[in-house]
Amino acid sequence: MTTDVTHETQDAQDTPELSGTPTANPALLDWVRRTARLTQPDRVVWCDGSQEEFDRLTARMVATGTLIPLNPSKRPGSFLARSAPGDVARVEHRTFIASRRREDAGPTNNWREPDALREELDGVFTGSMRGRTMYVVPFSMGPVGGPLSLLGVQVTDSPYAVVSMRTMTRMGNEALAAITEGTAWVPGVHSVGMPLVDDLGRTRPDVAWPCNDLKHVAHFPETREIWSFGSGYGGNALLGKKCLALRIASAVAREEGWLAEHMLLVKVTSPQQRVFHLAAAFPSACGKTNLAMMRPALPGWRVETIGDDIAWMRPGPDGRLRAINPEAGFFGVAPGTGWSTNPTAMEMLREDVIFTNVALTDDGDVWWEGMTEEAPAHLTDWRGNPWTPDSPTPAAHPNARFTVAAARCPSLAAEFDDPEGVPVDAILFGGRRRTTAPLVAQAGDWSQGVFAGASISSERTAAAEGAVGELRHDPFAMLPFTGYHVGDHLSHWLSMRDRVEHLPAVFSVNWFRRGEDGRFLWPGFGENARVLEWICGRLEGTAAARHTPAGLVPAPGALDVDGLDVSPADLAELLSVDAAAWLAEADQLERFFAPFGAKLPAEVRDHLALLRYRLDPPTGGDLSV
Ligand SMILES: Nc1nc2c(ncn2[C@@H]2O[C@H](COP(=O)(O)OP(=O)(O)OP(=O)(O)O)[C@@H](O)[C@H]2O)c(=O)[nH]1
Ligand SMILES: O=C([O-])CC(=O)C(=O)O
Ligand SMILES: [Mn+2]
Repeated sequence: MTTDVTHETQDAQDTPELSGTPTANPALLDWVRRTARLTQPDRVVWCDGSQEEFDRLTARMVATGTLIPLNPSKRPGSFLARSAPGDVARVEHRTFIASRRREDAGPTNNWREPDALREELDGVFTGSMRGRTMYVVPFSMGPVGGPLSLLGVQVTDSPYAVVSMRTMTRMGNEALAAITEGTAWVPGVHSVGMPLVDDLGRTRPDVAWPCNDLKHVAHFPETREIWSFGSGYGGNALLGKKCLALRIASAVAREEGWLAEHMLLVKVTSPQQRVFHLAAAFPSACGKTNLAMMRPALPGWRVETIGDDIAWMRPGPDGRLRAINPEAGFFGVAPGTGWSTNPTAMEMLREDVIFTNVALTDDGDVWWEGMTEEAPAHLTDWRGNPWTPDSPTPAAHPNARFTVAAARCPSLAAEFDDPEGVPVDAILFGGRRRTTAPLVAQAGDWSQGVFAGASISSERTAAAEGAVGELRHDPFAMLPFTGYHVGDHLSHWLSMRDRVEHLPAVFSVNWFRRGEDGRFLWPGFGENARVLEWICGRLEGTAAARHTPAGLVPAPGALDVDGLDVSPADLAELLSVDAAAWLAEADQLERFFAPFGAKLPAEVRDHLALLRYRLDPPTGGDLSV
């Protein structure tokens, strides 16, 4: 706070953000002025979302080394960004939920007392934008003005965040025009936390990827505010995404009776032209983008993309749960995306893409593990070092990402822009499990479905800091994203029963089961259409099922495996529910639920008891309960 006085005086005399501002909203102007006073940027620029603005910013970032333009004859309109090596993923241990009462954040969030956190943030943000430009980025999550949409404004000193927000949200003048006096909007302050001028007025040169070792990703759900410091990485820096559309929106949704979830959204059309809308929650880097863009291996089936990461679902006037994708682009995992796994994404990535932390080919194109079967003989890796197939480290960072507009997606559904959303017929829950979880199982009813969502566990991926491969519980794939108590989240899911007349059916899926030799038992990707076919058959009442303690699985012969290279033994394993493994699962779940205390819904506890009963019935017990 040392230089506050000087800067306040300067600000009062010369308030650049007030001259020629494109809004007259006093609350917005006041917030921008206060933020500029705190962070002390050299200048304030209001973003309009235009192509000219995008071109200007990308040209500047090319000049400063933040972006490397790719060869226009290979990848037109596209760029490569290389982050600092320590700024490659979400930072869950530095992600905070500040609520007045600790129990409102719950045992799975890092709780902070709001006043104390505010004071801490005031300290770190003081002067944090010195020598930089503060961009004001108005945006809408969901179609501007739509009944399911929310407005936000991010200020940021990162031009990378600005151009990414333009791709990922409806950003610019139209959103700003909607933020009139009295309209609700979520403010978000973002700084990479590397001022170019220090307290003594000494300047230092900029770097290609400015960031700070100390990071804060802070949320105030009660006052609906976001403060993010120290990182330029997407999940931490594009505040419309995880911060607003999941952590803040989940808290808003709980208050208002809807759901903000970590889910893909697709329209599935059967060969008989029957249309189904599915939402699916899988943890980070567990297959949402791939399923959302799937090219079905079964003839006659069609999957069209509505969303790949976030779904907002509200009870509609028609008694259905209606969902939108609040985003306008895709921030997807690059490694593993190839012509054989996700050809739709490969087409989508032909032009106008910002790649982050992938490898660069010698002819100015990009490459990552899984793009082609064979790696090029020579590359520049994500850190900027020479790389050959003999190198001990991967060429692309495992959490390397692409940022691309939804409009580029060849499988985009016409309903993508529908402000009213689509009616959800089925919800899928899944995780990355080498054992235990069957390929697919249907929950008996909504209540058992909520238990299935609450029970998701998955092997950790590179999308967040931490040990990759370790199994962790991730209820509703929302562990890092629910802005309130995880137990209240379960109760809220149960309460949808009272708000939605025609609830979606609920299924659990697992594409990642492995044999003892370590290979995947299920081919996945386009072949997952076979599972979708069974799911749609269940919705229509035509597909046969068999009871297991973990739910209804395809009856023998009910899953179409025609022409598939899966042995009968592997198939049996994929659809098996092993009592010993599931009893161990039940024990783990009980331990995971213990800290929820009184917030664990009794119904969820009952389902756990019922699961054990079914797995290990007292003599004469009825397995088909
Ligand atoms: N074996 C197998 N791997 C899959 C399948 N679907 C996706 N994957 C792999 O899962 C990884 C990431 O999947 P994505 O679809 O990008 O993950 P996401 O859920 O959209 O992740 P976030 O963007 O982090 O929320 C990639 O390495 C894929 O190759 C599948 O059906 N089978
Ligand atoms: O936000 C990110 O960094 C990417 C993402 O979708 C996730 O981690 O689930
Ligand atoms: Mn995600």
